[in-house]
Amino acid sequence: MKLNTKNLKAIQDLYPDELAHCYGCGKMNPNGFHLKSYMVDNETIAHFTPEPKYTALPGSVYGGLLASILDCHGTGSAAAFVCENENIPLDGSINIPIRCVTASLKVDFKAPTQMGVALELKGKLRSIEGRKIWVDMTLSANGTICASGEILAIRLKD
Ligand SMILES: CCCCC/C=C\C/C=C\C/C=C\C/C=C\CCCC(=O)SCCNC(=O)CCNC(=O)[C@H](O)C(C)(C)COP(=O)(O)OP(=O)(O)OC[C@H]1O[C@@H](n2cnc3c(N)ncnc32)[C@H](O)[C@@H]1OP(=O)(O)O
Repeated sequence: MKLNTKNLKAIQDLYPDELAHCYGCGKMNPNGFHLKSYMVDNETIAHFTPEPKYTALPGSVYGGLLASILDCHGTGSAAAFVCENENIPLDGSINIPIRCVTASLKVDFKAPTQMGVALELKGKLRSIEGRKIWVDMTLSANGTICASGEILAIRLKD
């Protein structure tokens, strides 16, 4: 599915500059992946097309790269779900005051991930308990779920 992002703001672009140097998703990191996740109808979605240098076996994507983008999609999703929970706008009118880091990340690799296509990552909120946010994720290529992930993200103190 092609996501029309014209009227949407990427969650990671709403982080304040001083918290936006992450290699996976920080807008302030010139060398990073710049993963961008969006909130659409109570789930988060991101697309990312790996460069061929991130090859595992010829034609398939290296699992460490997949874990990296799930990591950033997970922390971004966690921040966005907290914002929704607390009525903090995600429309770009403010930088969001919520930042989360990964305490735990589990990835199950279910099928080889085809190189050369846009991967689709989705995130759904499982629960929020105090500063702990659990998010369930999938990563698909051409409609096939190649990996699933679950993250425990911790909301940083102010
Ligand atoms: C990356 C820097 C991390 C340092 C954070 C400090 C400042 C950072 C400022 C800005 C960060 C900006 C950007 C981050 C960049 C990229 C994000 C992308 C994702 C990543 O690439 S990010 C890198 C990998 N990530 C880490 O580098 C984290 C290392 N770690 C820690 O910095 C601490 O460990 C922390 C902050 C996680 C918690 O520390 P804390 O002192 O704030 O809170 P505390 O320990 O009380 O945990 C609170 C509740 O979470 C439970 N809990 C904790 N860990 C658990 C686990 N593993 N399993 C099950 N439960 C767990 C406790 O049991 C408690 O539960 P309860 O409240 O029920 O008792």
